[in-house]
Formats: sequence, structure tokens, C-alpha cells
Amino acid sequence: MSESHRSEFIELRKWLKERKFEDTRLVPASFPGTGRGLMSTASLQKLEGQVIISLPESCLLTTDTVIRSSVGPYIKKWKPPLSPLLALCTFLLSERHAGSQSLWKSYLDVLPTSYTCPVCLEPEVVDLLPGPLKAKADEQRARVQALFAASGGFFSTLQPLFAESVDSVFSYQAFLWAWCTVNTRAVYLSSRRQACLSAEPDTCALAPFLDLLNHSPHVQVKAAFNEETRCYEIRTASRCRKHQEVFICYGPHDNQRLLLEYEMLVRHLPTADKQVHRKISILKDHGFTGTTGHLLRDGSAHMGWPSLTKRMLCCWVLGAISSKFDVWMGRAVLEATHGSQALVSGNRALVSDMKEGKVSLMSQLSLVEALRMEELRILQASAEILSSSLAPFS
Ligand SMILES: C[S@@+](CC[C@H](N)C(=O)[O-])C[C@H]1O[C@@H](n2cnc3c(N)ncnc32)[C@H](O)[C@@H]1O
Repeated sequence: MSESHRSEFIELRKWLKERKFEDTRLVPASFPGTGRGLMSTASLQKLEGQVIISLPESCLLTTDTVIRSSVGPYIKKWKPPLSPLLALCTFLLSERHAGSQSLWKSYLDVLPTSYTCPVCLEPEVVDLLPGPLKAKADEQRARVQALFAASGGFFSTLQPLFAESVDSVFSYQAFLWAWCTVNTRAVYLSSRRQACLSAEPDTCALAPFLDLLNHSPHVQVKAAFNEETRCYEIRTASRCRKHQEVFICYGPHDNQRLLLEYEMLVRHLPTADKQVHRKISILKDHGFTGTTGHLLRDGSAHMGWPSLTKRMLCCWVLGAISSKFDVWMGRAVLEATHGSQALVSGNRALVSDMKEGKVSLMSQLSLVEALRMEELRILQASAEILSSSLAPFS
């Protein structure tokens, strides 16, 4: 359903037009599976390298924008220098506080008000995440908390800019919102270097409107800043029909997207595999040490949440069963896969029970439930593949 009639999107269009961006081929819309995204109003034919969106430099929010703004002089003075990420977060919070006075109001008004990034989840929800994701969530939370704690001194220097206490403008909750905004929405720009910022890579830019594009692993895109047109351009090699959602591919760096990648690995199992030895060596790198006993111990339910990576790599190896080694490894992994399915089903049931008791955590628990469902489907698919691969040997 198109959302272009909503007042915030009408304002955003005006704002973009003032900055020389006009595009009638893409409109904001809400989709049943992916939520808010961009819909094509015309058929986008498969044309190698066709530009689907071209956003002028003036619309991009980069550290240049930050340095030129009211917080710029404070950033320039602060030692040791701020990281580019902290500079962007500071700007977002300062502009959000400025409200209707902000030049970026039209963009800020369409940003999500809350996020379900692992760092925002309640600890009791994080505990329900699959093991590897929980470890990443814990690490991410520690990193963000440390960054916030280390930034208090700088935030206090900004007091002359605000009528209210900087503690409320730059509260931890506000900081989390800004951090998640940058982390979930920024596009990659080739590195620049601001003399007044730390040497960490300065590669993030917020790209209003363009950042409404959702991810699909099934499309091929190229995204880059075009030095000639001075626009950030996305080119696609994928077809999109009229009134359908237009996707881009965010790449391999997004945690949740990694699950989707595993699914693709299952679907694209090779029928004949010439690289089985190489794959076995990869398996070993991932903890399968090469004897049945080790494999069972490592891959069975005893270890809690067996890593999906290991399981998927096993399936990959078993795309061609060429030796006895493959057969016993396959059987052991199949057994472990069945054990994991039971564990994942149990965890999912636990999440469903919790949802009934904790209405306030509903959206967070729904996310965990979706992840667990995904995990279950992957395990079921793995078990099916393994069973059929092993059938000739039983
Ligand atoms: C760059 S924004 C894309 C626009 C976003 N949906 C919005 O409403 O502002 C990235 C965020 O969109 C959501 N997203 C992107 N691709 C998705 C997908 N395929 N399915 C569900 N949510 C998706 C995730 O919350 C992600 O953090």
C-alpha cells in the first residue's frame, strides 16, 4: 500500500526537491512481508547497470555536514578527536532536539522512532537468541555502552547550545536511537579524512529516501558515489515489475541477513562436488576435528546450540558423498540436526509462552521467534538433504 500521501513523505519530497532530487518511479509503501520500503511505479526492466536511484551529494548526511553544523566548532576543539560515528550520532541528537528549527527535520521525521537491533533488546530476550547471535549482541551492547560512557565529557561541552540539560538531550536511550539509525541505515562512501576527527574509517553517510530500500539477497546491485555526477547512485541488474517492492542487497555484513544466506546455501547445494577435500578442511577450521567421536561431541545437542555455520558447511560437503568419511560424518550430523531441531522447537515454544505473559516485549519476542522459525526451517531442510544424500548408503 502506497504511503506517499502521508504528510511526512510529502514533506520529505519537498525537502528532496529543494536539494535537486526528484524521482517519481519510486514511492514509499508498506509491504506485507518487509514493512516499509520503496515501490516501483513503473516497470524497471533488466538493463545491465540501470540506475534505479541517484541521490545528489546535497542530500547526503556525512561528517562534512556535521562539521559545518552548530556542533562543528565543539567537535573541532575536543581532544582526543571524536570518531566519525560519534560525530554523526551527536549531529542526529542535536538536530532531533532542534525540532522544527532543524534543516534536517523532514528527514528526521521519517526515521523509525525505535529499533530492534540486538543492542536494544531486553537482556531476557537476548538470552533467547541463537548462541552466535547472542554473543554478538552481548559484544555489541558492551561496545555501545563503552562508547556512550566515554562520550559524556564531550557531550557536556555542548551545554551552551541547549536550554535543557545535555544529560537529557544525550541520554543513553537517545544515544542508542542515534547509534542504531547510523548502523541500520548508513550507506558506504569511500573513505574520507576529516582532520578534526579520529583516524577510524569515515565511510558512513545517511541517504534520505534511498535508505527506505529494503534488503533482498536475490538482487544484484552496485552502489557508489559517482564523482562525475556528484550523486550517490544505485545500479541494478535485476528486473522489477510495476507496483512491486524494489530491493537492494545490503551485502554480507548484516547479522540477520546471514541467516538468509545460509538458506541460499541449502538451496544451491551442488550435485557433483569436486572440492570435497577443500570443504572438509574448512569444516575442520570450524571445529570438526575429523573423527566420528569428535564430530558427535561437537555437533550434538550436548554443546547447547550447535553452530549453524558448522551444520550448513556439513550439508555443503555432503553435496557429493564420495567417501566413507562423508557417510559417517553425514550420519553424525543428521543425528545432531535432529537433536538441534528438538532444542530449537523447545526454545520457540518458550518464546511463545513468554509472549503471552510479556505484552511489552511482544515485538522483541516476535523477532526472536522469527529467527528461531528460520533456524528450524534451515535445520529441517538440512535434515532432508542429509537423509536423501545418505539414503544410497543405508
Ligand atoms: C535501510 S532501512 C530500510 C527501510 C526500512 N524498512 C524503513 O522502514 O525505514 C533498513 C532496515 O529495514 C528493515 N529491513 C530491511 N530489509 C528488510 C527485509 N527484507 N525484511 C524485513 N525488514 C527489512 C530492517 O529493519 C533494517 O534495519
